[in-house]
Amino acid sequence: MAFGFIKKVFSFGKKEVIEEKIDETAPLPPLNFEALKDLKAETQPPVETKPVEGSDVLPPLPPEEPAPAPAEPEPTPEEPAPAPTPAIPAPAPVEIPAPAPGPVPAPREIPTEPEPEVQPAETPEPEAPPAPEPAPQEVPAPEAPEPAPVEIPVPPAVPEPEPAPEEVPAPSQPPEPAPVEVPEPAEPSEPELPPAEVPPPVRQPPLETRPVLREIAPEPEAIEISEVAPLPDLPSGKKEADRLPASPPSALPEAPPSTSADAPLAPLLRGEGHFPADAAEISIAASVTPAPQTKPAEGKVTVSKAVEKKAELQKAPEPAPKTTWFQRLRQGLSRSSKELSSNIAGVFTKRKLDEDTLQDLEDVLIRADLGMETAIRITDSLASGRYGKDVSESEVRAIMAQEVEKVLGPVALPLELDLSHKPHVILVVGVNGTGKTTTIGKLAAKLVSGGLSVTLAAGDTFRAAAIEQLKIWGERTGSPVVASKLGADAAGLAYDAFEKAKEAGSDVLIIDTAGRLQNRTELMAELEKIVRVLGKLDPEAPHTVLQTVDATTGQNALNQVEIFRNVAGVNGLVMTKLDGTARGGILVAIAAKHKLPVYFIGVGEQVDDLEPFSASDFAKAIAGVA
Ligand SMILES: Nc1nc2c(ncn2[C@@H]2O[C@H](COP(=O)(O)OP(=O)(O)OP(=O)(O)O)[C@@H](O)[C@H]2O)c(=O)[nH]1
Repeated sequence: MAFGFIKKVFSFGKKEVIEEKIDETAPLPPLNFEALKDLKAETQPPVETKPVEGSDVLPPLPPEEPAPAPAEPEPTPEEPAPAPTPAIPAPAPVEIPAPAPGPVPAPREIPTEPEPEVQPAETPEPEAPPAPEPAPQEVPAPEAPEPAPVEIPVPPAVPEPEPAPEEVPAPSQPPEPAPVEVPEPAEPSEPELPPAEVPPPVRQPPLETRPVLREIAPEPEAIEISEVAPLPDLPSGKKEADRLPASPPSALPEAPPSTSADAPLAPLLRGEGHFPADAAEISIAASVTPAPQTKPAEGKVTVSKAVEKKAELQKAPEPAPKTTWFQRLRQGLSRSSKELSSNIAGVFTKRKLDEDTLQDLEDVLIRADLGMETAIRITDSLASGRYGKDVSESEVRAIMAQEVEKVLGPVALPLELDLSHKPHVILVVGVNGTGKTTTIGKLAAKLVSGGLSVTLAAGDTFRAAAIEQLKIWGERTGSPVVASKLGADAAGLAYDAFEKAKEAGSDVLIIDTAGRLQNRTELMAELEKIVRVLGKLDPEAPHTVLQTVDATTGQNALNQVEIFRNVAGVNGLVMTKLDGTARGGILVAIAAKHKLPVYFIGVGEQVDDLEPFSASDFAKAIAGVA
């Protein structure tokens, strides 16, 4: 009976009914016996309408009164009967009771959600004997519909469910008997929550905040510092320092004395200055701290050789411009001049100027590669007016310088370009390794720096390295380079380059050629072909044929110029490698014999080591005259 009644009550879904019954029963007892007897015989209609509920309830209530109290606990014992229900509902009931009692609903629901998913996989759980225990929990399941709608609001706590996954271990425990589960609903929520809230993690971040401030500092430096600094509202007549220390100083002063790295934070923690300013200091301190360490390192560096070299290099460029090329020329020709001077001194030591002396001097000058013609000029000049007199070495060198300058003067000409030709074609020829490609690079740099547009043609199709070398010069000077495959026809390349330079509107086209010995007839024939091909595009092309002459070559250079002049029509010379030769006198001999313009001299391998030829400077340098 009681069960049926209870079920009805639950079916109505009102627990309050039970309580009302209890109150009504109390007063009824005194009236029952007598009234009942009368009432049974007489009429039932009396205002029993009130007990309408009691009509059904009254009779059973007296005996069932004790039941209401245990009613709540009853569900658990009674439910074992429906236990056969699947284990699945079991989790649900666990959730339901839990949310009702405590505000902790969130954690409870969470386990339920994961459980349904886990169930299929954890099917073994239902197999476990604990099933009977979950059954009692199922009893509340019928109640679930009631609380469920009420608890629905609980979901708002859903944000917390995430920690639930951590609680998953709890569901894993369910395989254990119910006793374990019973405490779980109440406790699990609590123990699980603390781990989720994990106070330690909360405290840890503050520890990390220090480094964070450092990292943040550099960013706000530029932006926030400048912007925030002006923002603070200045008190009427007080300084900024007065405003800030007020609040923070008490709580934060302890931090500053931490570490050197925290040092920059000290003022901020003290409340001195404004935050952004401190942020800037922090970043600066971070960058500066290593600096002091580098300073001592610099001190060590000064001791090292590398630094000394750097210091020299830094100072070098300044004096270089004025003395560079001439000093290098003098240094380069110093071997020539010293040898020459020594020999001259040997001739004139304590000797008067006579025929033998003049002959010895002539031999010295010839050995210096100045050539017979120049040697005779010098001796003739010396003999005139000094014959039979004592002559000093310095006098001899001075006269030599004068005569050499006279020989070189006519050939020391500047390179002239006829820009009416578009482009002005410069063909560079010479023996292998005399400095053709290097001279082209130097010249291109000079022309480009002068505002002229230059196109380069890699006509040395015999050497891949030569092509690459010219491309490098092209990159350095910003000049386009026309090149072809290795072994290609040099004349064809020159033709193509000429056309491309025309199309590009270049002011100057400089064509490199393969080095060749003057005795290689086939190669010299190819050089002739190049000149012919260029002439097809412009009868006057090539407008300039430069021959590079290695100053270290000696007398063979005279023959080289002779051959190339005849084959390629050389009309200008560049004397290279004058920065290190004892045979610089050959230039005088070449000039005296061929009378070809000497446009430039090479005094080094660098781009700026191409200097216009100066007869006076060269003559003084080779004669050793200051
Ligand atoms: N010291 C010194 N070296 C130079 C000078 N001119 C060129 N050289 C060097 O001489 C070497 C040959 O120079 P290149 O320009 O390749 O000579 P090249 O005539 O083009 O040689 P090939 O392509 O073989 O015909 C390189 O190592 C240059 O650096 C100079 O004026 N002074």
